[in-house]
This record gives sequence, structure tokens and C-alpha cells, in this order.
Amino acid sequence: MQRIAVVTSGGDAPGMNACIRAVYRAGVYAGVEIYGIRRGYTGMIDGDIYKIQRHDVGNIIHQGGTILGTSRSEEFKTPEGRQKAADQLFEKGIDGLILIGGDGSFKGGNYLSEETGIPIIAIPGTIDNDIAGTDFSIGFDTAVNIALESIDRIRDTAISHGRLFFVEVMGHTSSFIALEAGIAGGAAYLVLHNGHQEVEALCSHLESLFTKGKHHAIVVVAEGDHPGCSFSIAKQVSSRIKMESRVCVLGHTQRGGSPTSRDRVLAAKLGVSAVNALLNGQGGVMVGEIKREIVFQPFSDVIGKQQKTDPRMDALSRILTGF
Ligand SMILES: Nc1ncnc2c1ncn2[C@@H]1O[C@H](COP(=O)(O)OP(=O)(O)OP(=O)(O)O)[C@@H](O)[C@H]1O
Ligand SMILES: O=P(O)(O)OC[C@H]1O[C@](O)(CO)[C@@H](O)[C@@H]1O
Repeated sequence: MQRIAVVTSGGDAPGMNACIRAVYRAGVYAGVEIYGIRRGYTGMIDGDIYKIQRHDVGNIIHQGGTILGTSRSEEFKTPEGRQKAADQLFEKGIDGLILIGGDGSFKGGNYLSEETGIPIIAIPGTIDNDIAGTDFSIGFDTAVNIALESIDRIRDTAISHGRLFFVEVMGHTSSFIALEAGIAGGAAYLVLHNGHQEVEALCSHLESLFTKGKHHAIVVVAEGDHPGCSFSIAKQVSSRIKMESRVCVLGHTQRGGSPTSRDRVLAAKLGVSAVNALLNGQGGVMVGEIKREIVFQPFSDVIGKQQKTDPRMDALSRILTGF
């Protein structure tokens, strides 16, 4: 193996740059060339591939986003699109690929690997933390901390005005950010994935809190399938509870910014392990970390097997909110 390429795909996540840097450093250590693919699968199809130099990865460890850029490519979902991408990789003499992204990116990578034989090591990089085969994905810890900081700030206004706040956090198919930020932020109630049906229960819980003298509250809402869903939840609650309320959708603020130390260290471990795995002849696997051990799992055990939130965390949140 002489040339390894690295690509970031799907939503960007804080820590992706630390991972690219780790891949480069591990490549240099092992004496192989590292190539960067710009703009995810779109850039792969276009052949936007370059040899990464030392200065490219200098001073990026603390930066959010991805220096390679990323994309969501419809063309890559077709066999023809993937063939174009494969042709570009072969033309550039790429022997192995490191893919940093989420479940959708892994699906595409799996097809590419099966259709062309190119060995691929996937690294979980998404703030949603919804990927099986790893305790955490790169970016999740940072996103939770950003959401938490926002909740803490909103609490000041909630207390000062005696208001009910609905704070909506990301995670289109999962509730990991809502659960962690809700518990850490002392939320009065957590509306987890697609929880519209919970409005009745939410109203009763809030009424009981306000009857006991609470004069403000923060409800954390997971965006679920419909970003902005907290507006309709707030409307339904307001028709029943006479307290001034506001909605704050944190949105993409959670995806940007400097990665936490946890995300940087995870990115470093997974990046270096991915290079070593390719050099050891592995392919078609995702590298993750479970209970502090680096683990490799075949794509078939990971792709489409969404990680579920820990029921013990759900139970914990119910005790803490008193619900
Ligand atoms: N079924 C599929 N077949 C081939 N390629 C796919 C498939 N699903 C997704 N991809 C490719 O992977 C890209 C990224 O997927 P997606 O938009 O689902 O993000 P993701 O990797 O899951 O990241 P995030 O969790 O941040 O949204 C898609 O734009 C597409 O190019
Ligand atoms: O704005 P985009 O890039 O379509 O991504 C939105 C989605 O991506 C995620 O942030 C994951 O990266 C989801 O939580 C969110 O719903």
C-alpha cells in the first residue's frame, strides 16, 4: 500500500480535522502518501484529489468543519456515479480509502468497496452519535457541549422572565444530543425522537411543576424527522398552559466550532488506527471505540444498525425531571 486517500462525507462534525491530521501523521510515520479528496463523494466523482502536505494539516486540530469540505451527492447513489469515482481513484493510484462520515456515507462506501474491490476503512464522524459499533462518533461530545452552553444561557432569560422555553437540538433520527444535553442542562422535560404524541404528558407534567411553585422551565426537544417541530409542540402546549413561552432552535450552531478534547483524542485514535488497519490488509470495516478499546467491525454489522440510546439514560432523565 503506497497511497491512501481520505474523504469526509455527509454532515461535517467537529473533530474531522483532527482526524484528517491524525491520518496524515500516521501515513508519514508509516512511509505512505496520504491524499485528500475534496467535497466528499462529489469531489471523488470529479477527481478533486490532491497529495496532502505537512502545512495542509498544520493548525487545524482545533478547527471545526473539515478542511477537505464535504457534500451529499445524489450521483454517488447510482452505480454509474460510483464507477466514475472509482475510475478517478484508480487513475490517481489510490490503494486504500479512509472514509469519515455517517451511516449514509458508509452505505455508499460499502457499495464502492464491493463493486471495485478498493479496501475502505470507515470512521464514524457525525454529531448524531447514531452509529452502531462505537460508543461515540466524532463530533458528538462537542455538539452536546455546545447545546449545553446554549441551554445554560437560555436559563438566564427563562428565570429572569419566568418563561417556558423549548430548546430544540439536532439529531434527525436519534435523540442522543437531546438526552445528554437535557440531563446535563437540568431540563424540566425531554421530548425525545418524534415525541409529538407526548404533548399531553408534557402538559400534565408542566402543570404539576407550576402548581408546586416553579415559575420557569426548559424543555429540550429532539428535532426528530422534522427540524422546527418544537414550534408546533410549543403551540399545542401554549393553548393549554398559560405561561409565556419561547422556542429556540439551536440548529447548525451545534455542528460548528472547536472540537472538545474528547473529540480530538477520539479522532486521533480512530485516524491512526484506520491507517494501520489498511496497512495490515484490512478493508470493509468500521473502526470504533467501545469501552476504551479500539474495535473493527464489518460493514454488515454496522450499516443500517442504528445505535439506540441507553434505556438507563432514559430512566435517569425521568428520575431527574420527576416525570
Ligand atoms: N444508499 C446509498 N447508496 C449509495 N450512496 C449513499 C447511500 N446513502 C448515502 N449515500 C451517499 O453518502 C452521502 C452522505 O450520506 P448522508 O447524507 O446520509 O449523510 P451521513 O453520512 O449519514 O452523515 P450525517 O449523519 O452527518 O447526516 C450521500 O449524499 C450519498 O452520496
Ligand atoms: O443541514 P444538513 O446538512 O442537511 O444536515 C442536517 C442534519 O445533519 C445532522 O446534523 C447530522 O450531521 C442532523 O442532525 C441534521 O438533521
